[in-house]
Amino acid sequence: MKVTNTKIPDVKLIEPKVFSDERGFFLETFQAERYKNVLGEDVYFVQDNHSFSIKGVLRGLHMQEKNPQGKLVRVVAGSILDVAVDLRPDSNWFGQWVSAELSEMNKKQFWIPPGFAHGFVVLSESAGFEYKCTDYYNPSDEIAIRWDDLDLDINWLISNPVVSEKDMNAITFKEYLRSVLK
Ligand SMILES: Cc1cn([C@H]2C[C@H](O)[C@@H](COP(=O)(O)OP(=O)(O)O[C@H]3O[C@@H](C)C(=O)[C@@H](O)[C@H]3O)O2)c(=O)[nH]c1=O
Repeated sequence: MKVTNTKIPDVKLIEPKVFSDERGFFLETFQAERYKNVLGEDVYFVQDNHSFSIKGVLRGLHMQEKNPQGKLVRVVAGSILDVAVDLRPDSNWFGQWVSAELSEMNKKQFWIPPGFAHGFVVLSESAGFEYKCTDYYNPSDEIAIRWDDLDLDINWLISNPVVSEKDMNAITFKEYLRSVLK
């Protein structure tokens, strides 16, 4: 597999080795021994998720504050733009974001360590999205930051996305900063 550091080096783009033949293809999407060299020794996944969304759906930006989740994400159908915003207080890249296009065709994975807000938008007619998490879902610990925050200024590639009510009522990055500085 090929691993590329993004501008925020702890966020990695992983291209698993794909074995294609006349039947179709095969790839390993996780293998503990090999992935520990990329993600770090202490990364341990406890939950797998799968969501399906139609074109223009944007989910995010989400993170759990006290029990942050590292996420190894991939697309099983269609294509999306995946975005990670660095909210690790001690990071040199605090407040910066990176993105990657993940698709059924390119089979890329994105590794987003704990401490990042995460979101994605569906670019194709629909998309199936699967991800492994290093901590359990805990809705009382979850915060949502506005996808269209002016300070973060994320290039989502599309305008007027379909968002959930929770994401419509998300806080701004400035409000988030005020809440952590309290
Ligand atoms: C995320 C999640 C949701 N749910 C339930 C709660 C709710 O009734 C329904 C839909 O939840 P949400 O609207 O929060 O789903 P969604 O907007 O897809 O939330 C996800 O967005 C992406 C960007 C992430 O990074 C994920 O960590 C997660 O926050 O599923 C679980 O039971 N377990 C989970 O782990």
